[in-house]
Amino acid sequence: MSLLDDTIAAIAPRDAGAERAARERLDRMTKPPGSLGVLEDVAAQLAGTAGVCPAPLPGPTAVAVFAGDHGVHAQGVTPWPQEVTAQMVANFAAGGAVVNAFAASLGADVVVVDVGVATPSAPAPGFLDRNVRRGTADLAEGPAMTRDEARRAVEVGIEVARELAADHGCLVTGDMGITNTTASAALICAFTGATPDGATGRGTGIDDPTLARKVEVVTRALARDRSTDPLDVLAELGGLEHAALAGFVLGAAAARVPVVLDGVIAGSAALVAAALCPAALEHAFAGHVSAEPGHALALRHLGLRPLLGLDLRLGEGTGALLAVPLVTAAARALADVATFDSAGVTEKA
Ligand SMILES: O=C(O)c1ccc[n+]([C@@H]2O[C@H](COP(=O)([O-])O)[C@@H](O)[C@H]2O)c1
Ligand SMILES: Cc1cc2nc[nH]c2cc1C
Repeated sequence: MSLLDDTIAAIAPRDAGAERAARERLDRMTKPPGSLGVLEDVAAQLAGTAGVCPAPLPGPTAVAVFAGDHGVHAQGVTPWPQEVTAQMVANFAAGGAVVNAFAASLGADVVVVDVGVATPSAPAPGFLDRNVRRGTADLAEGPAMTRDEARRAVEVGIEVARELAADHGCLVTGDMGITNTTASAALICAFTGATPDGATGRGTGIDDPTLARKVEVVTRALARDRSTDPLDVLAELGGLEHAALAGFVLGAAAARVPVVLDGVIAGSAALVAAALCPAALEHAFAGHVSAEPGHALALRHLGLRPLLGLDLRLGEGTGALLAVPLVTAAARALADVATFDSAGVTEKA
């Protein structure tokens, strides 16, 4: 069996007993039942993933930023030059990006993974060279990559999740790839049935003629015949970082470590993971909903409720990192808060 097959076979649903115990404890805690709203679902989910109530606090935290380039850049769907991907990889490794600032504010580790960048990066602490291919082919003209490349990139994500899960209790998705919102929109349309018009947005910020071109590119890619096998869809329309992110979600679920998803790139990759193994998404949180319209469509399809909505559209893992304190607070409340019995507080009549 391959690493991908082994990983899928190792993924189990959340533990219903631990989750029930968490719901019962949440109702006995010194607060009106249900008053922590969505955080009660977060606490119960953490217990279900850990298989024990209360769940251990979900830390330390690591964000993995998967980077890749895209042949569809040739279609003029983003104003940014492709070399910005490699330049930002160097910036992440040097600690100079927003993801580094947000990670520092949490004490989280940052790992940068070249899974598909067009130009190689110099070795640096926290940088992993796991390049599968130096950028995808143009998805407007034909398959973005081969099925074998897609599988290898998925397995990079699984391996990184496994390595990080050995000494981290909370994993966070990050991405970097100029043009990757085009591939994200195409994946979202393929997996959810959304229209290119509804799923395609302005990415880093594009004008109306560029947006019209982007919608046309996504429409053209979707018009090709393709198999419905999730790996084939990924190979046809996705990016190498999408593939690695799908693997990262699977790897975290197999290790029973909660994973917090970032924006539209992670959301579209999570659709691939869910198609390969629906139970994997039981261990995931949607950190936020981004301004890119396809993201909300992907989350709705996955049945994930975003913890934050701040109109972010940066990527890198930034929105997901901002949600980590909410996940930690939910876990700490479940573990620490007294019950009506233990605190001698009278329950409602
Ligand atoms: O996370 C998001 O939802 C998100 C939304 C818009 C843009 N981005 C980031 O912007 C880059 C892709 O934008 P674009 O316009 O070149 O497709 C890529 O590096 C992403 O991390 C990220
Ligand atoms: C500068 C820059 C930083 C980014 N971080 C994630 N995507 C990005 C896109 C650009 C263009």
